[in-house]
Amino acid sequence: MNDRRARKSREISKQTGITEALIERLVRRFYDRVRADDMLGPVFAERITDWEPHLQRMFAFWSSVALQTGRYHGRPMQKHAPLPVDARHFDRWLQLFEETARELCAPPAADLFIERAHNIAASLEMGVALHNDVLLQPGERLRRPFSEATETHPL
Ligand code: HEM
Repeated sequence: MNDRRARKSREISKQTGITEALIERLVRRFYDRVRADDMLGPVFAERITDWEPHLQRMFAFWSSVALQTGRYHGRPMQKHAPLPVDARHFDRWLQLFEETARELCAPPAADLFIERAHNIAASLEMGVALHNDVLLQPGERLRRPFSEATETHPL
């Protein structure tokens, strides 16, 4: 990490209490819940058998998003666009994430994680919609089955 980036990360960490160790605790606890969840568990189980590499990627992702460390290099949109999910899955994901963040983090840290998660979830939901030829209007949510698009792109 260059000096400027490292200074910025330290500053955010000082302001919010977010550390790499906190990110690791949050991510591990969150995915324990995701895996046990009736709606989300099966979507992940279909695609992830070896969880440790996924968790390591998620530590790097949240380190980049929350601490601006630049540790994550990936393309989340490509991974999410083809998933068989809609607004209900994103809402459930956010609900579990929010519960976990509130439980483990002080308010400045929880607020930052939750705000970022909402923004990224909205953009991923837009990506899933576009992948299915559905163009969401601002504030509109993705509901399956789609009206016309569903005829040509069944789940
Ligand atoms: C409907 C809700 C979601 C579901 C069902 C879901 C599911 C998944 C699955 C199955 C993978 C593994 C993909 C693969 O390796 O083939 C994955 C990866 C990932 N997810 Fe999600 N996800 C959801 C929402 C989110 C949100 C809201 C975020 C960010 C705030 C996120 C961030 C990521 C990241 C960073 C990866 C790693 C991508 C990579 O670099 O390989 N996901 N997700």
